[in-house]
Amino acid sequence: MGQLFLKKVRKSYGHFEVIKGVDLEVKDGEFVVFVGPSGCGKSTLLRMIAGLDDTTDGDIVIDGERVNDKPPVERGIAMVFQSYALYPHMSVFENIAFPLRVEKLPEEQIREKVGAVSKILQLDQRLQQRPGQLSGGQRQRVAIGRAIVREPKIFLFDEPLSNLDAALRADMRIELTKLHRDLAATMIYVTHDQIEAMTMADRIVVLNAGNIAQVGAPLELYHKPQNTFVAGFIGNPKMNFVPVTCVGVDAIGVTISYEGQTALIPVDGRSDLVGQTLTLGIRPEHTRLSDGDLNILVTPSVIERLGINTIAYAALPNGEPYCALLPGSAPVRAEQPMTTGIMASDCHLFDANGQALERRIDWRVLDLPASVTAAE
Ligand SMILES: Nc1ncnc2c1ncn2[C@@H]1O[C@H](COP(=O)(O)OP(=O)(O)OP(=O)(O)O)[C@@H](O)[C@H]1O
Repeated sequence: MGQLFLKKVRKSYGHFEVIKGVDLEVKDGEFVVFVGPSGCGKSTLLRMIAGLDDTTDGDIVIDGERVNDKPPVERGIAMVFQSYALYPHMSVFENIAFPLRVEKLPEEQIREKVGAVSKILQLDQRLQQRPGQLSGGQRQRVAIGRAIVREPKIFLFDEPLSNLDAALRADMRIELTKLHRDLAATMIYVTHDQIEAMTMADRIVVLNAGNIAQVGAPLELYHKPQNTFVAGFIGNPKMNFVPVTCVGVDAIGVTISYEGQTALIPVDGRSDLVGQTLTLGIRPEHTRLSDGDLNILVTPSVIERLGINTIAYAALPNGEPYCALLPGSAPVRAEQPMTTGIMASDCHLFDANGQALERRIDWRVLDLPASVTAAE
């Protein structure tokens, strides 16, 4: 078992409150990823779960037991750090075996367990080498091996791949996903990397200044962000925000006006919105050069051609950035006006407080091929 409850968890350094009352349940076997801007408290929360930082208030409960006062070794967790934290003078075998030696396990059991773990991580041919003789990816696998060998209830990862180059990161991401599937273990993972979060997580927790901004499946956050913070944080390039005026609300949706055009956005409205300035959210990948339900005229200042895509960076009349992700061969040039069409069904709409008006879409079926949807 590896179930975790955080109940109204708080952490202060002096008068500075870093974690401001977090409630979260992580189910047994779940892969949960913490994301958020630098300084929002991701590592602090992970270290509190590990017992490396104490908790100012609230309860940390692992498998039904409150562990606030338990030292890290008694919590049934293992943590993997960005820096690997290996012992340079010890062999790979001894590094992986280290926690078992601390537990004073018999030599035979140690050999058995290290052997099994090193096979899973494809380190069985390197057991006699020292960390200095390994690549970054191999070193990180040794660190993961040292965590696995303890058979913890919960694995905690603090940006474990951020020291690796892009290609190795991609390989390790796939290895970690397989490892999670094979071990069926509970994993909590902190990252800055959107791709890691979107591809590995069962659920993503988006943190903003010590509070949870939203918890949900990756595609739920992408298609139904609850506020402008999450909308702007999940997705790359980032969502565009366009100020619009609400001119009508009916059963079908909310009618907005922008620069003399109107469009009906299929979201749940409220009568008090009429006359207010709302924020229309449009992802760069939902812009195109043909006519849309709404057309936005901008002049890009920079064009990036990536081969598969072209990214045009522009600004709205209010000075806010506006970005279009277009096909690789898109006929756009820097300093030449372009009109981007957007479809109402792709749009997000946020009230004056930045809270999303509920979109009328089912995110679960949006990204499945028709045959899969029909079969369910
Ligand atoms: N020991 C400490 N004493 C005082 N303040 C601290 C301490 N550790 C962390 N903080 C502060 O707590 C806040 C959250 O830090 P934390 O490292 O958890 O953020 P993070 O989201 O993991 O950031 P990053 O993504 O940059 O690693 C920051 O403002 C940081 O300065």
